[in-house]
Amino acid sequence: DTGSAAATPIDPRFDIAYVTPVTIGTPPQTLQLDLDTGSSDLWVFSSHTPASQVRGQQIYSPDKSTTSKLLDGHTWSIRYGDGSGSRGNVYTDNFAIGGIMVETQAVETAEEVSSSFTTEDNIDGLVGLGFSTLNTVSPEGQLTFFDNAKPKLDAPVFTADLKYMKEGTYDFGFIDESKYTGEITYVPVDTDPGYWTFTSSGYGVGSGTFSSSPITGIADTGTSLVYLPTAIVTAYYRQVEGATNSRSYGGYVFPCNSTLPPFVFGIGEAKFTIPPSYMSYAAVTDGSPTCFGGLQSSSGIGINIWGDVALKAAFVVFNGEEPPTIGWANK
Ligand SMILES: Cc1c(C=O)c(-c2nnc3c4c(C[n+]5cc6c(C)n(C)c(C)c6c(Cl)n5)n(C)c(C)c4cnn23)c(C)n1C
Repeated sequence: DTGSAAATPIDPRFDIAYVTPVTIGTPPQTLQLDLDTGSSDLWVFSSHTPASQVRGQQIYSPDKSTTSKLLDGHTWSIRYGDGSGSRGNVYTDNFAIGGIMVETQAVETAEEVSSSFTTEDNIDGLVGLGFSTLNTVSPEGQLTFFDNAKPKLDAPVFTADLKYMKEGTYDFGFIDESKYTGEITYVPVDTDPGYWTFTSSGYGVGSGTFSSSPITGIADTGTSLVYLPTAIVTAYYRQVEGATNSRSYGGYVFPCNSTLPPFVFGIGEAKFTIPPSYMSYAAVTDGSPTCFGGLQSSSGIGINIWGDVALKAAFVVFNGEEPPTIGWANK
């Protein structure tokens, strides 16, 4: 099998996150989920989510599906890097993305979601596409959609073609040569503890010299920005007039009319350029002359994260062969 599905930015003004239509159950219930390579739980707003915590999201009602089965005694609870979280029970049911159907997918129904999920009415849940070792279901961990779908895919891969303020695509089971230029550069993936962890070959700021220093981090479609070591981040914002590391805004900000340099990162011998438009992430509040940077420091996080700001500058292949690798191509 092969399949394709849209990755649509949830906000027309700036790329906070991307959602993809999925179908769950019989008859199929359609929800818009955030495909997240930085986690491995597939959870949804559901008929079990308290009404006070639901604000416009689509919900999955297992009781309306003839193929749903409660996974008795199983629960899940997850906390994300931005402090948001959710928890609940587990069903298995038919689940499809882009026509790729998995009959007994573990679908985690939310009994509780944190406030940032309630306020984000464009996201009905997440599809974790990290490695199944990260799945939080207890007492038995469950497989991700990709792990379940892999045996029926023409090739054990999925690709991300995220775009700047435009609809992109996730493809499953094939590599669409029309979506990239030049060659795909593959690098090894360390699956411990369960992220798509790889090592970039270095970085450059604007037309400055390229620094060939290895940067180990995760490819995370579920994170909006790029989080790198402070030395790299300060080297970047040193080139931005009026940039400061704002305690109140929680990161590097600068006057929205400042000229930003592009940010270059290396994968093997290949170079990828994040254009200035992606690096000026968003006004700190609507209409403010102060903008929040798309590149922030990872010092408080513990890992480096190549989020959407970097991923949308490339065509990315998540290769699930043994051993897994990740491929990057320009587009
Ligand atoms: C260590 C880490 C992260 C690791 O991942 C991270 C982060 N960055 N985007 C997201 C996340 C998103 C994407 N996302 C980002 C958003 C931003 C920046 N804003 C203002 C809104 C309203 C957002 C929404 Cl609804 N959604 N989602 C849906 C989830 C569950 C996330 C969890 N963490 N997260 C941050 C901010 N930090 C510090």
